[in-house]
Amino acid sequence: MSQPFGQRLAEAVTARGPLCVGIDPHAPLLEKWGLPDSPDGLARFTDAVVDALAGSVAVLKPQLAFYERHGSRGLAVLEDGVAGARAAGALVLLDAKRGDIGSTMDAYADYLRPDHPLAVDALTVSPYLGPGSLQPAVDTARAHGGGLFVLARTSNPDAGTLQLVGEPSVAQRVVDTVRGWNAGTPAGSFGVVVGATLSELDVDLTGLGGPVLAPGLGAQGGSPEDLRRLFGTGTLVVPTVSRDVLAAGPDVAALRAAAQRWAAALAR
Ligand SMILES: O=C(O)c1cc(=O)[nH]c(=O)n1[C@@H]1O[C@H](COP(=O)(O)O)[C@@H](O)[C@H]1O
Repeated sequence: MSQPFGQRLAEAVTARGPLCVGIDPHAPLLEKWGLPDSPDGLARFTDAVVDALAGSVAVLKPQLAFYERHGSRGLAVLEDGVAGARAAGALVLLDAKRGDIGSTMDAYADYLRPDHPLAVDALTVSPYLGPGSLQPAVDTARAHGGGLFVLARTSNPDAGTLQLVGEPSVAQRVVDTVRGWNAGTPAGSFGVVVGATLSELDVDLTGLGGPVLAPGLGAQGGSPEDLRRLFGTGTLVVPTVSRDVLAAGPDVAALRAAAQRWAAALAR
């Protein structure tokens, strides 16, 4: 088994900084890069991003939907991209946002097994079916040194209509569940997703014991100042940016420079 994901993430953040870059090959972005909206365009896009960033950023986060929409050839592109990114030293967080009853969740969690054709380091998951539904993924992650990021307080404007219901809120119950999974581990492998777009932090992350993935930067309006305001220090925050870095392509040097600008702004 590889080292626990929490430990590998902590080491990667120490060596490379906390920035995660999302690989989101939207059709308009492919067009802007002068690429066709096809598996070939997808492959050239993915190769350029991996080439530019896998040797320097801590985490790359491909969004599965953009590959699935090209069918089996799209998934083949993703397999190559993920293998290339991991070989270059980046951790790969597959943004799949999966969640289902336990027996099906077990199959989704197979992405964390080293012998999966699309083996990754960590997975985003949805808790909508209840905390117990995610237990097979927790078990697989523990067995194979993988990580999970559970949607808790997402970056989209109306997320609170579901996530803030109840006392404690649904989001807080998600955070409390994940805290329980991390209990007793030195660098927890289980994280939550909390958007950088929140006007205030309305969940208590105290003692979470694992990382926070913070999307919503750049294109969705969140800034490094928002991250500092929301999270302060003491929480391992992994800020993730997609469009605001990817728009700099297709030039590899320009992509690197865009990621470096974000890394520098986050370090201030
Ligand atoms: O889990 C995620 O990554 C995620 C959670 C969330 O609350 N909000 C959110 O935008 N995301 C993802 O983060 C990426 C955001 O992309 P940009 O807005 O272009 O930086 C997309 O792939 C979203 O699917």
